[in-house]
Amino acid sequence: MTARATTTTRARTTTTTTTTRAAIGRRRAREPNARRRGDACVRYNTPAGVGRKADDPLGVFRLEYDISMDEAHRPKTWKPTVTVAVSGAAGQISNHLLFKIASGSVFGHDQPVVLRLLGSERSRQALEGVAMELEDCLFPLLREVDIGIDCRKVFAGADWALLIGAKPRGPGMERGDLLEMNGAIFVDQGKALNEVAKPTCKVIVVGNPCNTNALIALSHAPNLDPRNFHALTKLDENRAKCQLALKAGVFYETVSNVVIWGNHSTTQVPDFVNAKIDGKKATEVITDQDWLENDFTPAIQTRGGLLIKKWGRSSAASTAVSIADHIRNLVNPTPEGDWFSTAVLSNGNPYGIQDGIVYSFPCRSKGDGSYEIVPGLEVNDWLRERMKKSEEELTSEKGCVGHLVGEAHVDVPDAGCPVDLEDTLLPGEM
Ligand SMILES: NC(=O)C1=CN([C@@H]2O[C@H](COP(=O)(O)OP(=O)(O)OC[C@H]3O[C@@H](n4cnc5c(N)ncnc54)[C@H](OP(=O)(O)O)[C@@H]3O)[C@@H](O)[C@H]2O)C=CC1
Ligand SMILES: O=C([O-])CC(=O)C(=O)O
Repeated sequence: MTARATTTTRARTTTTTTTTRAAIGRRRAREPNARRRGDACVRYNTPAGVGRKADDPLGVFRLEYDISMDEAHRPKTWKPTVTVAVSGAAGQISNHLLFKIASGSVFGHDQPVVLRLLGSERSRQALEGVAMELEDCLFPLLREVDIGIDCRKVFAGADWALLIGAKPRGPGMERGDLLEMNGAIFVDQGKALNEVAKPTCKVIVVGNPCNTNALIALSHAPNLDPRNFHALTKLDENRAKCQLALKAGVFYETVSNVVIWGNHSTTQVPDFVNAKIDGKKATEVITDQDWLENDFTPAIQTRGGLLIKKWGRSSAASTAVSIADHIRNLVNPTPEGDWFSTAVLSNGNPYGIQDGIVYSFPCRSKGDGSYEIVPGLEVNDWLRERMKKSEEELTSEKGCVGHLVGEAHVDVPDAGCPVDLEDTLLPGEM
């Protein structure tokens, strides 16, 4: 048995019986449902309930290890363990992201993590496969893997919640249909976070339409700080940096100060006005204004759609990398003078964007998971007009889901939500 297998732990789950190797061996003999995988001792509790305890914390199955060596033997330089809950954990993005997190490359090589993975009945087998692969990687920092289908159990005690799972838009589906369908998921997950996550939990919403899903989730989680809800626009920022670097003939790392304003949609505004290349204004390095306005801008706005056409599915690996980058942006201090993009609650922002929507801004962090919106960027007429359009789109989306965020539903045919949804959720259910 490897050292890591014996030290992997469920120590933080108080309801779980801890087991020694000998005890597991004895249990294997009496429980046909107990299986051996490699040297890690794992018990699967089937949905039918074989071997499941009444207090089974997650509802599908759980992994149990010998925890006796854990606290005493882990390096003293390690930080206290953080618990990261991930929805859509059996999906494509998660399949890349979870392994990065478990390796230590996201939260740091001195940061042990617990992964709590949310799936559904339909993804149960796949989720078991994900958990098995995570174990087989022997990541020392991965202290525990739990999987389940009840977000109230999976989100319990979460320090971070990465909300990736969402229904993808199908053929013939209106934007309003997607808003409505996924909105319902984020109502429930927001309520669950409110009930069981740590009040300091940082939430990153990836499932689309991510800005409005984040707004819905935070509306249902008054116990959490609304500023700690993010929607992912880091992928768009990375895409913009890449295209600016390619055009300028420089390496990506020399491109800084790129912000995406607004919605993670085709109205997003990739800002070349404030961007820098090798410390100079990007517009002084790339003097082709027509390219910046008419090639670069739409290319970034529509890159996700183009990728779907090429791949037959949406970007997964690059999205996972950008989620990792987003977390790193929050847990490391932002280099002096730079900023990063994240969509956050607009309340009190210094750019005149209306309050009450989740809008992407230039932000910086002290490295403690918090952030501030960077004031004072140049907003010329070209930017302002487009920023306004994205703001209007987000306002329309909010109107479509007004009944999900505690406000009136607004019929906005342009946003694809002409049907009256007012009575689908009663105020008492909010
Ligand atoms: N913000 C951004 O920059 C980007 C966002 N995205 C978005 O990320 C999301 C996930 O993408 P990806 O991992 O590729 O997608 P996948 O389809 O691979 O996985 C998504 C997961 O969502 C869950 N899901 C699907 N339908 C529902 C439903 N009706 N209710 C609850 N959960 C559901 C499923 O998990 P289960 O069955 O376990 O519930 C599924 O495994 C999508 O919404 C996509 O549009 C993608 C790229 C970039
Ligand atoms: O629409 C999608 O699922 C893809 C997406 O967000 C992107 O690639 O930016």
